[in-house]
Amino acid sequence: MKDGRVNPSHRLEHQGIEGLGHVFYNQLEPALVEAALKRGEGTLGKGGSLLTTTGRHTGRSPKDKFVVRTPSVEDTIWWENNAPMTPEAFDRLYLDMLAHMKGGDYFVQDLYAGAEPEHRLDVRVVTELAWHGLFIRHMLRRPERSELDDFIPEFTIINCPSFKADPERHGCRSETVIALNFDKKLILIANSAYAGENKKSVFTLLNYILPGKGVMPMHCSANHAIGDPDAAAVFFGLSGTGKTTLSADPSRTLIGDDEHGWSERGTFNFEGGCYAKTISLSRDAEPEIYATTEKFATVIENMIFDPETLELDFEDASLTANMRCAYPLDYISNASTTALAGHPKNIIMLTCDAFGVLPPIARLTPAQAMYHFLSGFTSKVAGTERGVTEPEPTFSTCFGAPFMPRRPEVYGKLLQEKIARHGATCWLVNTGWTGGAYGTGSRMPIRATRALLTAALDESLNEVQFRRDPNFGFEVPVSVPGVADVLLDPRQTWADGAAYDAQAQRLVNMFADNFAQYVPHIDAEVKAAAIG
Ligand SMILES: Nc1ncnc2c1ncn2[C@@H]1O[C@H](COP(=O)(O)OP(=O)(O)O)[C@@H](O)[C@H]1O
Ligand SMILES: C=C(OP(=O)(O)O)C(=O)O
Ligand SMILES: [Mn+2]
Repeated sequence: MKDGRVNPSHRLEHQGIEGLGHVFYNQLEPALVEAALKRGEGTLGKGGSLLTTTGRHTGRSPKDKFVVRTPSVEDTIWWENNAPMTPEAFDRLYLDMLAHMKGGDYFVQDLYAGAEPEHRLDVRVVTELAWHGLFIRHMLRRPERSELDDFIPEFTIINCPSFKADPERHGCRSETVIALNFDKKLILIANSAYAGENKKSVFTLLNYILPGKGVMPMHCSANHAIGDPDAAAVFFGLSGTGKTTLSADPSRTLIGDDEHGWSERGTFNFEGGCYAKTISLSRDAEPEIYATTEKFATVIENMIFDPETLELDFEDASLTANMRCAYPLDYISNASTTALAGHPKNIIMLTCDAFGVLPPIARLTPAQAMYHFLSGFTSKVAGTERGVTEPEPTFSTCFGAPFMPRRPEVYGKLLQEKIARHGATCWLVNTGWTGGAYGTGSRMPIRATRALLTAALDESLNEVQFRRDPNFGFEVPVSVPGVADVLLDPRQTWADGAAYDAQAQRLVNMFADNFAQYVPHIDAEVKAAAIG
């Protein structure tokens, strides 16, 4: 059937969304690629990939994200971090958007978020762009075709990039808006074609819902030892810290690259696909991710290519440094088929330190891990958020403040309990600068980071000698096979030791200033782990 597959009584009309042109339900990848091409949304690339561009928005717009302030969420939302929208403004936005959408063709994908059936969220994503339908089909988890007949969406996302919001009328900040309404179970996205808004909206929903079920939602990638799902590792980190790159380790089984839950049973991916940055992606260093750029239906976003040969230019950042490719997990040969694993044995907190102060790896006590989780330090790298053009030091709690609807302590306590109960070992890994700060030093070599992670995960790192870092109090290995000793002690990588000490002191002060806000909410042990 040309409409695709849907239970007739679950069509959009039954949700009050009427008057659209043709609605294509749950189309498969070939039909979505064909539709995108026919509608002029993109170009067919090598291997049948889909080459698309997003126009002005090439990254997320965190300042344009709003939560509708209704009584049911009044006491649970962390309002200092989530901009409120009135229910009336949301209703106007919704009606105006529906009026705008009248007569237009739309694409609907009914998908699961969450590989663990008990904690799964059923979401319907309605998109103006066929390629957004393809994107979210890659990113989330696909019901069996027969399951679609019983699919009842719990939340619905409507993404209409051609609609421009009116700040006066809609209570928002600009023409771009991402509005979450937990009462109406609706998310509206307007005036941005950056595909990442779709997936990070679903993440925000789960970050709200899951803590209430005792499940810890995590902005992290995850993998496990080949053949041993009980030897799982998770890699927390803000954008650009290396979640996607480091989890796609050929010597381990990939569970997922960005969003996971930690339940009573273990680790599970929320998603079913990956969204990798492609800037300077190297065929040699990252063959698995590179290969996906030449596979059927991979969505390639904002990359420059040769119009004749379709050869991608991985170095041309003229559209954005945040160029991406989106593909289903099974395009990576060593990916898990279930996207499930046991309780994490190792928890890695990734940070990209542009000051060049933090060591490439440090072992954390559980209290130090909580301190770093609440701090969420990194340097934002150009691209993923609008207006960030060079590394900018930032503290983003839970390694994902833009996606956290609840207060940081909620996530902190859940994580703390789970770490204690399951005895996970925690590490801080700096994938940022070494040999000096940004501008003087250079980015940590990926092979060094990988060697250190391998040693941490195969537990050989626990055999080496550690020193205590005088500034941060955590333990740092002195010597690790396969990694130059000098790299392990950042002070030694700097030309001027006194300059390092001064920079380290500045960073310690930044940590201390930022952490003051959490002190009233933490226990004595975490207080004792605070620095500065
Ligand atoms: N030592 C390193 N570890 C991880 N990534 C690195 C390192 N050095 C450079 N990079 C680059 O940094 C980027 C990390 O981005 P990515 O893995 O997409 O992060 P995330 O998924 O956390 O947003 C990639 O472009 C990667 O090639
Ligand atoms: C898709 C995103 O995630 P990440 O950069 O962490 O891969 C994003 O932040 O828009
Ligand atoms: Mn990523």
